[in-house]
Amino acid sequence: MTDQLTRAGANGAAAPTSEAPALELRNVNASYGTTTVLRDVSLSVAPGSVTALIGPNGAGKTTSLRVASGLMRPTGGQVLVDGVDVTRSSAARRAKGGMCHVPEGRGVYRNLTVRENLLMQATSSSPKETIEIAASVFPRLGERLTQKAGTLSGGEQQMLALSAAYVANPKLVLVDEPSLGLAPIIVDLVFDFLKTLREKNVALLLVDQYALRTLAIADHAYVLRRGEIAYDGDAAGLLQGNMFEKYIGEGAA
Ligand SMILES: Nc1ncnc2c1ncn2[C@@H]1O[C@H](COP(=O)(O)OP(=O)(O)OP(=O)(O)O)[C@@H](O)[C@H]1O
Repeated sequence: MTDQLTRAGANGAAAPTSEAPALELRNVNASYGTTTVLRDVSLSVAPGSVTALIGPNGAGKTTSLRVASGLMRPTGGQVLVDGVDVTRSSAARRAKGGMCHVPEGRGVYRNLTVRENLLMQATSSSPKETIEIAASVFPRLGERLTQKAGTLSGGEQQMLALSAAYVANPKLVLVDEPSLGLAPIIVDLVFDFLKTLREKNVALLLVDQYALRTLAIADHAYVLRRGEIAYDGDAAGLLQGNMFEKYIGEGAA
């Protein structure tokens, strides 16, 4: 990650090592008011790997991503990026350090054009390069550069939100329900994009309702139930025997 996070290490936290996970939640607790929704959650994402976070509605998946990206402070435990404790770092600082959180619900600036949205997301100083990169992964965006993001279809807005995970050149990407509410053909595009990220060796923590498709591209998986980790193991392990039915349920396929 950038020198900002490295400096956090120099401020007393453990020094980063090349062996360290790209992301680690260590014994995290989180609450909304007096309601505790995460209990002693520990998970990690290895560098360049895809980790699935699966669980029923209300299990705490979105909350886990919000804690990871700094949008929410845990009431206990730690968040580490590349082995550096960032629990007290702001979301903006974590983003500058190479973390990209694509939240549920299409995080785009509706009154800005597609081009303006892309340039806001980008780290490249070359607008031409940014636009070319985005258009290469989502050609449809390249055809709509001057259109206001708020007037894009739901699928196009999701493509625009996801393109941040590419043009910002992050090392670590957290994606929350990217296929929610999309037509099947657009869901295919979304998963193709996630596979592209995987090929780029980005560390990816993925929450998605399509458990089977999510597990198919994941190396490691966690199942959250009522705010606690119920499964921690190989993604492939959840597809063996009756493991899927046991941990996820047939209806979630
Ligand atoms: N802002 C909030 N205030 C109070 N409770 C909240 C808030 N956001 C979430 N919760 C509660 O926290 C619990 C975990 O929610 P979270 O959104 O993290 O679950 P999830 O696994 O992502 O669910 P889903 O699959 O339905 O999106 C739920 O019981 C939810 O009602």
